Amino acid sequence: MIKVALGSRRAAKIAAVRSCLARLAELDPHWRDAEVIPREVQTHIAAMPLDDAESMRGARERAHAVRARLQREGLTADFFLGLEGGFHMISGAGERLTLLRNWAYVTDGTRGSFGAGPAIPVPETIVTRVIETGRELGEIIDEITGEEDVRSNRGAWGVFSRGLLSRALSFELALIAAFAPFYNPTLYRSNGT
Ligand SMILES: O=P(O)(O)OP(=O)(O)OP(=O)(O)OC[C@H]1O[C@@H](n2cnc3c(O)ncnc32)[C@H](O)[C@@H]1O
Repeated sequence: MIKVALGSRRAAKIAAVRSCLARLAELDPHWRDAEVIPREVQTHIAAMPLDDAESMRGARERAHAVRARLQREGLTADFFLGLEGGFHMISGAGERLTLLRNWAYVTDGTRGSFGAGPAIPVPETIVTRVIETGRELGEIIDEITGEEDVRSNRGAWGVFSRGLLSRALSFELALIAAFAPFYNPTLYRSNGT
């Protein structure tokens, strides 16, 4: 049975891993009964990443941290995953945009691969509140919706898109992208043949 370790215990992230594995099982039934091992891990990046580079570092650090944590527990897994979300500011086509985007990093302990999910524009008022107060997006979304812990469920994604997207779906897409070299190894072999 394939074992997949995740560097988080956040419900939306665990749900994303399970949905991703169900999609990978469409290509190869070996993925169907994969075991997910979620563990909380510490990272050294900002609590609220403000660019893709920081989110990528966070995703990779989480994957390496969960591997180290399992080793301390005398356990191992076939794959180690890190998921991280944050803002990314970009200028293009004469516009300046702040986007929310999620990143995934997958490693088997030897090779590693990044993937990203979709990017959704962040409402200007919310950008200003996060940047000016230095607080996490999750707290601000809870204040705006009057709900608790939105980040564990539909997330800012669900709020911005009126439920058409969810935080879990965005992480699922990032994971499917990150896993590509592992479920399509011939194409991604380093000699490219
Ligand atoms: O328990 P962990 O795995 O740490 O999960 P997290 O929800 O804190 O998630 P991240 O560290 O990956 O995300 C960084 C911050 O970005 C915020 N964030 C990102 N995406 C969000 C979303 O869809 N909804 C609410 N907050 C979000 C939230 O405040 C997070 O603390």
